[in-house]
Amino acid sequence: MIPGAPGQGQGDDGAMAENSSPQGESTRQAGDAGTLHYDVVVIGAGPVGENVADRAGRTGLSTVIVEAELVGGECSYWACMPSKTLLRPGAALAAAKDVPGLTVSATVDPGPVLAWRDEVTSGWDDAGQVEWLDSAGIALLRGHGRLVGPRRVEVTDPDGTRTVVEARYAVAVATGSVPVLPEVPGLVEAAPWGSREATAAEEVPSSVVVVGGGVVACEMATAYADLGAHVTLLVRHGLLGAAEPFAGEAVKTSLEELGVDVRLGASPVRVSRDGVGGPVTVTYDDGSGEHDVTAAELLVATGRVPRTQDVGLGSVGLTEVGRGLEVDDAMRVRGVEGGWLFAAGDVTGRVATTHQGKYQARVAGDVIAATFGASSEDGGKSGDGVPVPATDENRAGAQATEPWSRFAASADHAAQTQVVFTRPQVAWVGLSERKARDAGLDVRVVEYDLGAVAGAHVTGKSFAGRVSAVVDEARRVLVGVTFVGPEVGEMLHAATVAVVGEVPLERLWHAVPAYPTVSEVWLRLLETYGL
Ligand SMILES: Cc1cc2nc3c(=O)[nH]c(=O)nc-3n(C[C@H](O)[C@H](O)[C@H](O)COP(=O)(O)OP(=O)(O)OC[C@H]3O[C@@H](n4cnc5c(N)ncnc54)[C@H](O)[C@@H]3O)c2cc1C
Ligand SMILES: NC(=O)c1ccc[n+]([C@@H]2O[C@H](COP(=O)([O-])OP(=O)(O)OC[C@H]3O[C@@H](n4cnc5c(N)ncnc54)[C@H](O)[C@@H]3O)[C@@H](O)[C@H]2O)c1
Repeated sequence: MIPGAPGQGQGDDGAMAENSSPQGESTRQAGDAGTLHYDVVVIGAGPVGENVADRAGRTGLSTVIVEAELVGGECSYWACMPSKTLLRPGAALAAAKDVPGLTVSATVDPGPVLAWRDEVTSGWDDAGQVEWLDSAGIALLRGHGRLVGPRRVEVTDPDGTRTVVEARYAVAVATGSVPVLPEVPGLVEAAPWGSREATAAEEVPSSVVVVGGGVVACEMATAYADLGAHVTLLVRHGLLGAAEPFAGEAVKTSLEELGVDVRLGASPVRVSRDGVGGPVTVTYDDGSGEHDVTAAELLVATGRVPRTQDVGLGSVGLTEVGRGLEVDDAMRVRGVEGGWLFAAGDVTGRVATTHQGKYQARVAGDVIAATFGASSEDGGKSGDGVPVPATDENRAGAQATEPWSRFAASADHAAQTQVVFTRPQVAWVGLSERKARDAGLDVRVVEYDLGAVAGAHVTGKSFAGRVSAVVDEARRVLVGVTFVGPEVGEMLHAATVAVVGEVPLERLWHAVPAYPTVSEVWLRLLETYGL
């Protein structure tokens, strides 16, 4: 099974399969002029689209998903899964080297690492995820999906054949995002790597110049340094601009210790490549003048934008702009009459992580299931596996979209989480100090040295890190927590529970961390606060 998919099952291209309505009738008929009918149509079978379709179908609605490339999306094949596979060996080796008594002479061997990456991405074959779609009763149409009017989606398959799919109730757009290439003379001609090429590379180049200081740049600089490439990182501003400043500083220091040449304040001004496949030279300006850096490969990691182009937004009265599809907290697209159009994941511009997108997908799917599904009294599904039967109560709930109900993506505002798999890892939930102050909150920030707790001393000789907690003084609850340190991604969820639960500090005091775990830092934070 490819991790990232909700499950797996029997394969099917879905094109001629029939789905059953709650009443047991066929709801999918190949009509004249290639028109198909489903209750729900989802455009994009990334992790987000898969989850929308899964949840939406749970009250018995017939559901079809449209995918232009691979079922599983960016995350499974060119993003989360391959990148974390490339990063894991270096992290494991560093942890082993930090423990006294082990004779660790190992190095990261690129061949087996790339082979493991190929295994984790199933060799860029989506059969496992297609099987899961089939087992979940979700039909698949391969091709490019585009809205051609209210509740109508035209699918152009790889042969150019067009099929119109009419959605009886709802359409959800989950088309993800695309990388941005800055306008730098010579860049396009130099055929740089994007994140796809970096995560799917068949061999490790001797040297790589990475442009960007965000998550992709920091993770890939770490991975390629681990794999033996000489890496130069050209960063306009600081590293990891979305995180607390101390996080980017820690990652910069550790990258330099890994041998990465980090050049801050560096903006690329032109690029040239010496013939096809030859070395590439980036000329950058760092304020003191122009400088050149030459490497075997160039990776551009300068951000992503929601994929709203060529989705037919104009046909339903929306403007095709580079921004995300604006949604309410029930994930209904704003500005569309009738509440039938939904969007979730990267395409909304609200989030750019898989887990947060899947959360939105669960909300969208539950709203669709509760709003349009047949109630159990009317023959819809209920009982096991149907968390949101289409009862009157759930229909009303889906309409009201009360904050923190299952029909509202409230955590998008208060408790987004992110883990950056650099060394040290950076993990955060909720608001940074700056965002909290910008939101007008009266906050106090409490910090603690992660390396000073007993758990750190018994984990490794040079275990180091830092935690900062942003306390809303008016309510005495946490509104944001940031961790920097080894494997802190695994410590994040406790903070997420505290932020989402708005647990008062006085009650948090009674959550006793076990000794000697690194989580004992929670006790130290509260003591530092004054409890
Ligand atoms: C290098 C890298 C590493 C990352 N690592 C992590 C990580 O560790 N953890 C994390 O949480 N996030 C990570 N992310 C972010 C994560 O990949 C995205 O947030 C996630 O993939 C978004 O899911 P999605 O379903 O919205 O979009 P996508 O995964 O992009 O899926 C969209 C799908 O829609 C299809 N599609 C698009 N347009 C159409 C159309 N018109 N018709 C039919 N199909 C269409 C696409 O082919 C694609 O399969 C990473 C991103 C990158 C680039
Ligand atoms: N572990 C994870 O969760 C993970 C991993 C990778 C990516 N992602 C997601 O993917 C998204 C995209 O990542 P990303 O790193 O490409 O984007 P990003 O927005 O995180 O970083 C973009 C970087 O490029 C720089 N930049 C922008 N324009 C530039 C220009 N013209 N010249 C030089 N530098 C420029 C910015 O200053 C910034 O440092 C992120 O939002 C992230 O959430 C998540």
